[in-house]
Amino acid sequence: MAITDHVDLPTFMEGVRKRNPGQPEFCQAVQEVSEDIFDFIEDKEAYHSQQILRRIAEPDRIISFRVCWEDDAGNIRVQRGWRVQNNNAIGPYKGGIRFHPSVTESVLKFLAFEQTFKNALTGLPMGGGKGGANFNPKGKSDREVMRFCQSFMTELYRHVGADVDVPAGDIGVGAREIGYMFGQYKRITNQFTGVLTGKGLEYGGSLIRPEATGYGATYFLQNMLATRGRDLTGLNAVISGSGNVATHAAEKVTQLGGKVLTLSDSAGFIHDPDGIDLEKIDWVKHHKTHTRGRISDYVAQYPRASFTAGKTPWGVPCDVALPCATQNELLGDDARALVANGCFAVSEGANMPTDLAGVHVFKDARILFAPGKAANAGGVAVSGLEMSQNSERRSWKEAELQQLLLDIMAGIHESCLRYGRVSDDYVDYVKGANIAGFKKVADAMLAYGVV
Ligand SMILES: NC(=O)C1=CN([C@@H]2O[C@H](COP(=O)(O)OP(=O)(O)OC[C@H]3O[C@@H](n4cnc5c(N)ncnc54)[C@H](O)[C@@H]3O)[C@@H](O)[C@H]2O)C=CC1
Ligand SMILES: O=C(O)CCC(=O)C(=O)O
Repeated sequence: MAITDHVDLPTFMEGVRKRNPGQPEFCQAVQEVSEDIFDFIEDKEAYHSQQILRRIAEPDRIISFRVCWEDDAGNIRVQRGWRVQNNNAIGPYKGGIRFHPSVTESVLKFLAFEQTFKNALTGLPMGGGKGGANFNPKGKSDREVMRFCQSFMTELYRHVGADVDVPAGDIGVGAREIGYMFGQYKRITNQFTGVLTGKGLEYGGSLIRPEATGYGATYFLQNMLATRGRDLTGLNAVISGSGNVATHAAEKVTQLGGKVLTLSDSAGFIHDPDGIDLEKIDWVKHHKTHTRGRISDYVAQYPRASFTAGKTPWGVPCDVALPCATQNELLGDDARALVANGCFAVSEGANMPTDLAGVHVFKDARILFAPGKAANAGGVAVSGLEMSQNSERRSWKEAELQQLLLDIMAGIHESCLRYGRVSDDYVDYVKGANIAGFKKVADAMLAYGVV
C-alpha cells in the first residue's frame, strides 16, 4: 500500500492546509466535501489508489495575470486577474468571472472546486473553473468598466475557448461586462464562438439565463418542501443579497405564493413587513443594475420598510431562508437564530454562504438544507444550454428552456435523495450533492488513468 493510501480525514486536511497556506476559503470548501467523501470511498479501493479526491482538490492549472487600465482621470491602474481551471474530466472548464475587491486566489480556488461538483450534478458535460479580478466596479463609469473588461480579456483570451473554457458572470459581472468581454474576444481572435455565456440575446445569449440561478434555487426549495408535503404558499422568506440571484429568487418565491421580507447588500439589510412584491422587486432590479445604487435607498421609496446597517437578515423570523449574496455570510450563530425562530428550510443561492459551523447546525437540527452546489446549479445549467444553442447556431424557445430548467433542478434533487438519504424522514442534501457530484467526476478520471 502506498503511504498516501487510506489516510484519515484530519491527516488529509492537514496536507491540504500545508499545500495551500493562507487560503482559508479553499480549505473550507475542501473540508466540507471531504467530510462526506471519506465515508463514501471507505470501501472503494480505486478511488484511494488513484488519489482521486486529492487530484480534484489540486486545480489543473491557475493562470494569473496583470490587468492594466486607465481611469477617467488618466491614472494608470493595476489589478490582478486569474482563471482557475480546476478540472475538465467531464467537459470544458465552465464557471463565472467575479469582479470584487475581495477576490483572491483562495476565493477563486474554492469557487472552481465547488463548480466542479455543481456542474457534474447538472448532468451536462461541463468541467469546473472560475475566474475574476480584484477590481471594484462600484463607482466606476461605464467607460472605465469597458476599459477594464477589454484589458482583462486581452490576457484571458489565450486561455479560453468554446471547447476549452467558457466563462460567464458572477458577482460584479453581469450583461454589461459580458458584452465588453465578448466584444474584445471577437475583436482579438476574429472568431464568433460561444466562448462566454450570459451573453445578450442579440449576440447568442439564451433566454432565461439571467433568471436561472434564482429561479433554480427556488425550484430546489420547492422540491425539498414537497418531500414534507409542503409548498411555498403563505411562507415567509428571508433573502440576502440584492443582485442577480437574490432578485430572481425573490421574484420566483413571490410568484409561488411566498412572502419575501428582506434583501441586503454589504452595507446592511432592508426588512419590509408588507412583503417585497413583484413591483418592488422590479424597482430593486432597476436600482441595482441601472442606477447602481444601494439597497438602503429602498426605505425612501417604501417607507414602511426599515434598514439595519452593518447586519445580516438572519435574525428576522421566517419559515425559509435563501442566502444569495456571498460566501460565509451565514455563520454558526446565524444558523442557530434561524432554527430557533422556526426556519425549517434553507436553499443556498450563493456559493458557500453558510460556514462550516452553520452547516453543522442545520444538519444537527435536521432542517431541509440545500448546499449551493445543488441549489444554485440552475444558472450554470442554462449556461450549458446556451453552449448547446451556440453550437447548433439556433435559439431555443422560452417554454422549452423553462421546462429544461425545472427538469434539471428536479434531477439534481433526485441525485441528492439517492446519495443523501440518511433515514426515512431525513435527507442530508449536502452529503447527497457531494457524493453524486464527486462520483461522476471521479469515474471519468478513473477512465483516463493517471493524467
Ligand atoms: N450569477 C449567477 O448566475 C450565479 C451566482 N452564484 C453566486 O450567487 C452569489 C451572488 O451572485 P450574483 O447575484 O450573481 O452577484 P451580483 O453582483 O448580481 O450581486 C451580489 C450581491 O451580493 C451583495 N454582496 C456582495 N458582497 C457582500 C457582502 N460582503 N455582504 C453582503 N452582501 C454582499 C451585493 O451587494 C449584491 O447585492 C455569489 O455567491 C455567486 O457566486 C451562484 C451561481 C450562479
Ligand atoms: O454560468 C456559468 O457558467 C457560471 C455560473 C457560476 O459562476 C456559478 O454557478 O457559480
